Amino acid sequence: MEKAVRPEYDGTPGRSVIDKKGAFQRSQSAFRNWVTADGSSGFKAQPGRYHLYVSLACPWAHRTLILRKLKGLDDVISVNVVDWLLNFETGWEFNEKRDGCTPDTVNSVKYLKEVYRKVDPDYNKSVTVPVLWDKETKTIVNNESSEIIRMLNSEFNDFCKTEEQKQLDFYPENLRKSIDDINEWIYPNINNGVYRAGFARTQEAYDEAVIGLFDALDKVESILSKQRYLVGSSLTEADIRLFVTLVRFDSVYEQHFKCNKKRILDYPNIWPYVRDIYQIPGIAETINMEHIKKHYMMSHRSINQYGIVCIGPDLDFMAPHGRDKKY
Ligand SMILES: N[C@@H](CCC(=O)N[C@@H](CS)C(=O)NCC(=O)O)C(=O)O
Repeated sequence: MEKAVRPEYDGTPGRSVIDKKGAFQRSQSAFRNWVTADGSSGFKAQPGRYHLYVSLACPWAHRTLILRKLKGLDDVISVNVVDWLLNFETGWEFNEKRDGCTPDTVNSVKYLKEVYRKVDPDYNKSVTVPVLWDKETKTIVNNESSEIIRMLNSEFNDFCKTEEQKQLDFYPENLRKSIDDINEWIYPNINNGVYRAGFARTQEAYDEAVIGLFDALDKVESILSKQRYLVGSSLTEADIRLFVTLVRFDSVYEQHFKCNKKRILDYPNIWPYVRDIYQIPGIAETINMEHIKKHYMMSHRSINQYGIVCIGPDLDFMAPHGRDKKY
């Protein structure tokens, strides 16, 4: 099997790389257009028009799958799933022969980079998931998950399966400031913090990432000891953004990315909180632990040379969480 190694910094802007200090730097997303309900952006929300390219392993793509599911947009926005194995030379690939993966049913290509190059033949920045594709104008609308989830939250309300799903708002006006404040430290320290720890190539870069990560988890633990969710009594975008990292933590990040100061299982409030969200109808269907474990452990050969996938841990996400009665 070809060795997949993340590229060193070579001066190319817009690519995720290891910088000169041995620290992981995630790229900026390149496509930043918006789908709007009224079409004023040039991309009108319509059923059947938009398509998501995702990896079931990827936490950023996972956010979009959760929003699509909770808002009842399964029949409105189609999805293709790439192979869990990522070769950093060739990038994400479609391989329907693997369980849970699909071909590219929209553009019929073999590699995701070909989708990017349909839009920009000279594209040489990071080829990432998720990608929101417009079948009508045949272009990438957006490849930044934090923006795609906002569109799914508010712009497709005319097409949600049920009235209840239409009413669901994970970024309500009155909580926006609190949600933004939370996202601002959770993203660098936790969501991206696990990657910065795992891809560090110097002790210094690792130490900095892992200390920031566990300080932030302690802060989360303290918040969740007082209230059911991150900004109060209702589930918001901030919880969804954190959940996708927490659900992968003990199975992957704890050992594979050397984030082993504590497990999520060891936090008296965070662990029940993860189970609380896991048990929301629809969420479990968005999680594929086989894709998650195999992707990280078999793709990152620079940190797991032989691609051996760990057997454990056995986690009971369905154990009662009790947080509905406590708060
Ligand atoms: N900012 C992007 C980040 C997405 C991202 O980095 N996705 C990873 C998968 S977890 C990816 O596609 N990486 C491909 C690569 O680095 O070659 C977002 O949140 O949408």
